Amino acid sequence: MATVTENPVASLSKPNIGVFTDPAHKLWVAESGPSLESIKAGEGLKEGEVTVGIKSTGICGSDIHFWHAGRIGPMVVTDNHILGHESAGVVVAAHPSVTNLKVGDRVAIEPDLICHKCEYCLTGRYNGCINMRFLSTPPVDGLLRRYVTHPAMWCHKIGSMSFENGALLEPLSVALAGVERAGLRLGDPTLICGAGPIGLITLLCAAAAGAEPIVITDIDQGRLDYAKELIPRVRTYKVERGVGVEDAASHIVSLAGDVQPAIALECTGVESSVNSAIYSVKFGGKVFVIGVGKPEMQLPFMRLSTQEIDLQFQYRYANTWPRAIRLIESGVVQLEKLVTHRFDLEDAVRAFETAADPKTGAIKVQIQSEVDVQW
Ligand SMILES: NC(=O)c1ccc[n+]([C@@H]2O[C@H](COP(=O)([O-])OP(=O)(O)OC[C@H]3O[C@@H](n4cnc5c(N)ncnc54)[C@H](O)[C@@H]3O)[C@@H](O)[C@H]2O)c1
Ligand SMILES: OC[C@H](O)C(O)[C@@H](O)CO
Ligand SMILES: [Zn+2]
Ligand SMILES: [Zn+2]
Repeated sequence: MATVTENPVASLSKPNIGVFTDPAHKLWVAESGPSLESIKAGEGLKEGEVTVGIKSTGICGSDIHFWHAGRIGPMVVTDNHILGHESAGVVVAAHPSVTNLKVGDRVAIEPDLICHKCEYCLTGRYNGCINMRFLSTPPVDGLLRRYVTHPAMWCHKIGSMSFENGALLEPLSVALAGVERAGLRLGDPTLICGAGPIGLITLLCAAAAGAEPIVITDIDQGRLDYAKELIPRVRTYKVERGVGVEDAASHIVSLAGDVQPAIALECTGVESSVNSAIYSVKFGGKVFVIGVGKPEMQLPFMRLSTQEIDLQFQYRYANTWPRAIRLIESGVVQLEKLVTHRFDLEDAVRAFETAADPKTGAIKVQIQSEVDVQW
């Protein structure tokens, strides 16, 4: 039971630590900023900012990528770099100018810092901000720390929702942005390519939105079994090496009861998977790509042309948190089962090794930190 203190920050005792990687692909846990001393001294908070004690953070495939490959396309790890952008926690300090949050509020963090001035910020499509600083994308440090300072306007109140679910609002936002811009409607035959966390969350959203039939693909039978556990009515297709993209498309259509998908939500970014989706969808259908992949790919141009197939893309999200919170709070979308492994912040290296090793069967690995604020 929390006790009421006049100065909640005074109750904090644990040092700030974070999870770092570097250009040599090392991964380690060490002291990081802002320091406990500066938080306790009330230093470092700018107008509109709060300090959040992070309770749960999910590991995203991009975190593994920055660690193992040191880059995602043009985003390159050039220095010691803190990972993590799927977090929820509790407000431990607030600048006096902050009116929407107070110490003790449970929040999920939207991990983007935008300029509020460019065309995309001003028209609500702020994921296109030309001055975007996305947390965990180098050179901007991420959220895998015990304490983080962040603008209060990008900390969304989560009420009594678990911190684990709060941290899942970020990948849910990716899926929601995709399903919304893809224009998925009740009864749309739908293909989902890839049953990783993004594909599985997209599956949950598509099912909640009334897609039927739904086929999901993967190369990993374990992940397909997981999809079936989540949504028993989903039909699963295991992609086998050596099977051509047009044959894979025929199998997918036949699994759907000889109905061609109206929409394919592509969640792998793998060229052959994108192409199978293009060969699966019906005349006038849409292939909506959420996965990210190689800088250049070969696509069946004339299939796209003669079938009037729309090819569309999603990059992150905008304005999704309030909607995502409603979906979790109401139980319309239930994500708890996705968290297969949990580790303490101090043990983050093992968490990353688990997330990176397919043999562990991990879907979403989360890292939890202790924050001893009392209010
Ligand atoms: N657009 C965005 O804003 C955004 C945001 C987050 C993630 N992503 C991207 O979305 C993709 C999915 O993310 P994730 O976290 O689920 O990754 P993940 O790697 O865990 O999942 C990808 C899944 O695709 C499967 N797969 C690989 N090759 C396949 C093939 N040929 N056919 C079918 N399935 C295949 C894998 O077995 C795996 O289960 C990644 O490319 C990720 O970088 C994009
Ligand atoms: O969830 C958000 C994604 O992981 C990021 O866009 C990342 O892929 C690149 O910065
Ligand atoms: Zn991510
Ligand atoms: Zn902007």
